[in-house]
Amino acid sequence: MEKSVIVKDVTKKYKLYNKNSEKLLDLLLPKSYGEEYFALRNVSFEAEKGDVIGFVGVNGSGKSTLSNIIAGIIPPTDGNVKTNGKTALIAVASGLNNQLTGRENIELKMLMLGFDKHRIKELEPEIIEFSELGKFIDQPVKSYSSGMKSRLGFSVSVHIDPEILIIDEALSVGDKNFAEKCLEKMNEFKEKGKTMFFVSHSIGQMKKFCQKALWLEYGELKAYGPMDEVMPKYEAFLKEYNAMSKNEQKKYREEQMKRRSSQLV
Ligand SMILES: Nc1ncnc2c1ncn2[C@@H]1O[C@H](COP(=O)(O)OP(=O)(O)OP(=O)(O)O)[C@@H](O)[C@H]1O
Repeated sequence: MEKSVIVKDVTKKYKLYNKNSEKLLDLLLPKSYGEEYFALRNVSFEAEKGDVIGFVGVNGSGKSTLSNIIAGIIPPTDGNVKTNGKTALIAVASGLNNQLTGRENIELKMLMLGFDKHRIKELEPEIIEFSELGKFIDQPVKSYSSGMKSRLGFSVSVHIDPEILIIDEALSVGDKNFAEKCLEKMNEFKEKGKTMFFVSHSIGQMKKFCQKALWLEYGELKAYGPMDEVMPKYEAFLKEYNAMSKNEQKKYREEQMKRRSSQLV
């Protein structure tokens, strides 16, 4: 099988500071201030062409960080990612420029992806129609609701026809009709054999749409494989987690936080 994405030993570290002044001091005296925090630690997996993979995990487990790294939006601290083809990420905070209008955002994004002006003018009407933004397309994006931003982001991303599409929670902010239209488009992509990553808290949607699942727990890869093998384990974990008292959940989270941090000072 042809490999589409290879993620090798990917780690993403952030620094947490107690005060703003610590951040400044850390710039002047690197490695002296702040606490290192692992958003992802040593994550490795491979996706084959045509795989549709759901990322699961509780809040803060690293799903968006991994999505952004695969899309090339943020670099890993260690490790590397190889992608075979054009990659697009659809996310709620989808990299739109708030000062520009919807139309200008379409043009900018496509120019950055190497489309020529002629092709942009050709695709623009289709993108605008799919987004259903009407005359808002010539208003600055800062005046859009999160659903409207998501419509624009989704429409641009599917029309640039990427080989690898990453959808991070983007369906949860739109209304039902638009979400259905998006799912239809995603099914078209699936039929064309594109590789897709899907982040959603809806287990039902995940099971319906994806054939593989990747479970992240506090930045570490807990399980990766066919949906019907990984999902029952994740659901059993969720059941146990949800049955814990508030205090037990707090203790559990603190324990996990300890595993992700390493004190530098
Ligand atoms: N820019 C940043 N600076 C510092 N910490 C960050 C940054 N971005 C993410 N993190 C931290 O990394 C961890 C993973 O975050 P991420 O957004 O990837 O999780 P997630 O699984 O997508 O969560 P959710 O389900 O809530 O969307 C979180 O603890 C988060 O606070």
